[in-house]
Amino acid sequence: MGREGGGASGRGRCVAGPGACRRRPPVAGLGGLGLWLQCLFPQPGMADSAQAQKLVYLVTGGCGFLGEHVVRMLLQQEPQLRELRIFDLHLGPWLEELKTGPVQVTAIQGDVTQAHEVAAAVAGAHVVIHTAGLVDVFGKTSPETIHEVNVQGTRNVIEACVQTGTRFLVYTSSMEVVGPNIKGQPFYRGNENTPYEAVHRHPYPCSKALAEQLVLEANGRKVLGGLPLVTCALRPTGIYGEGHQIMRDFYHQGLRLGGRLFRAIPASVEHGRVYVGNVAWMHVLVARELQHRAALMGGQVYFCYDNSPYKSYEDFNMEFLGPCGLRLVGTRPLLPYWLLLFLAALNVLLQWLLRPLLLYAPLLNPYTLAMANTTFTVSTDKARRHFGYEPLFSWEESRTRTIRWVQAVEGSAQ
Ligand SMILES: NC(=O)C1=CN([C@@H]2O[C@H](COP(=O)(O)OP(=O)(O)OC[C@H]3O[C@@H](n4cnc5c(N)ncnc54)[C@H](O)[C@@H]3O)[C@@H](O)[C@H]2O)C=CC1
Ligand SMILES: CC(C)CCC[C@@H](C)[C@H]1CC[C@H]2[C@@H]3[C@H](O)CC4=CC(=O)CC[C@]4(C)[C@H]3CC[C@]12C
Repeated sequence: MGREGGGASGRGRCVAGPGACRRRPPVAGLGGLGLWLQCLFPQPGMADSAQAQKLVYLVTGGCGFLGEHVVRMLLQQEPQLRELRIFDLHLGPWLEELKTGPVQVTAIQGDVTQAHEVAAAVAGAHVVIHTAGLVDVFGKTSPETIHEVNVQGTRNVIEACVQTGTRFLVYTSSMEVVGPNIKGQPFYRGNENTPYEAVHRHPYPCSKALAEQLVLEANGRKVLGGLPLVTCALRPTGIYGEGHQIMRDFYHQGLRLGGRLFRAIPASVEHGRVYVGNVAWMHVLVARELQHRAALMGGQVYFCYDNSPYKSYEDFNMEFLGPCGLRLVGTRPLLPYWLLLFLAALNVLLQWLLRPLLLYAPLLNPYTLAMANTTFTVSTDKARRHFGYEPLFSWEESRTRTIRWVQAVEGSAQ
């Protein structure tokens, strides 16, 4: 099989100021021949079920929305796990409950922007799953901080792998590396090879694009001990599920408005969503298979997908908020787009004026409005073809679990 690349995984540009970046296609690999050779001559240090080798995994950002699900999924689904290290700026109290099982769980409070802290956490790990990042499209942090965490932090993780001899690195990238772009061009049920002009201005997608580029280009670098580093990047679309703060914000907003939410986005705009449990499962599976299919998977990007339906952002949320008693008012946006744009710009002004006093970071700003109003959906099976991924949770299970979470967390059981 020839290597896949180019298209949506091809060139992308950030037209921000100093941080302008240009992504190049992933480093070419050996293709199918390399896979065949590896089957004949497996490299030492690769996980091998015959050796019953027990592995050390490190999850950065392991206390975040996605990270926690990855941690729990590893403990449930990874038989080779001997030690699980959880590296995060903010450790959660729930970690204590994980320390009673057969796997050694090591909680490490640390900062990915601090290279020495990252190196200490990575040393001795066989696999690193790097989910830590600042997911900020609401103006909560500065562009510099977003870059420092998402780009420099990723650079520190890569260098730690090289310096300490860790060979397998999975990076949690994002759909935003591709789009929607600054021209608002739709990406309709595209895949990893769909041609699309990935041009960004916002600090968050710029940082994710730069970090992904660093990870893919690091594939094949020699690590301590002389063996090659094997990397890949996963691109989730909008993740939903237990622990999704934005879903919680929408619910609270609806409660404040008497059980109603008012449509702001046309129902015709499709927005890709994927259940957090399936994203976590894809991380676990890709981390496992990367050790056996390095030639095929190394340097590759994979969209995260499942059988969640294609809907507008608001209609999709109502799949969960409706059963919790909320109603979406309007079959089309109640306010004209120009007024929403004005309100979004007003929010930016208010955020700037209030910053010395408090953090004002509403959901509506020019970037989120543009995101929500631009179709971006994926339709691909590359993860299935490359490493046998199938969603672990059906749409019905994903929906039920999310509804139960909203009901339980908000005490809104009907
Ligand atoms: N939430 C979503 O819809 C999507 C998220 N992603 C990516 O998934 C990853 C996880 O995102 P979420 O779980 O939604 O975010 P989150 O904010 O819930 O989790 C991020 C975690 O990283 C940690 N972190 C932040 N800065 C750190 C630092 N300097 N050092 C160490 N840890 C640090 C945070 O404490 C947090 O636990 C991110 O890389 C994000 O870009 C990608 C696509 C969609
Ligand atoms: C007009 C409304 C007030 C807009 C509300 C919806 C927005 C808050 C969300 C619409 C699209 C979301 C983003 C999208 O799912 C892609 C993302 C990928 C990531 O890597 C992180 C999260 C996000 C930027 C996500 C954030 C919320 C939206 C902007």
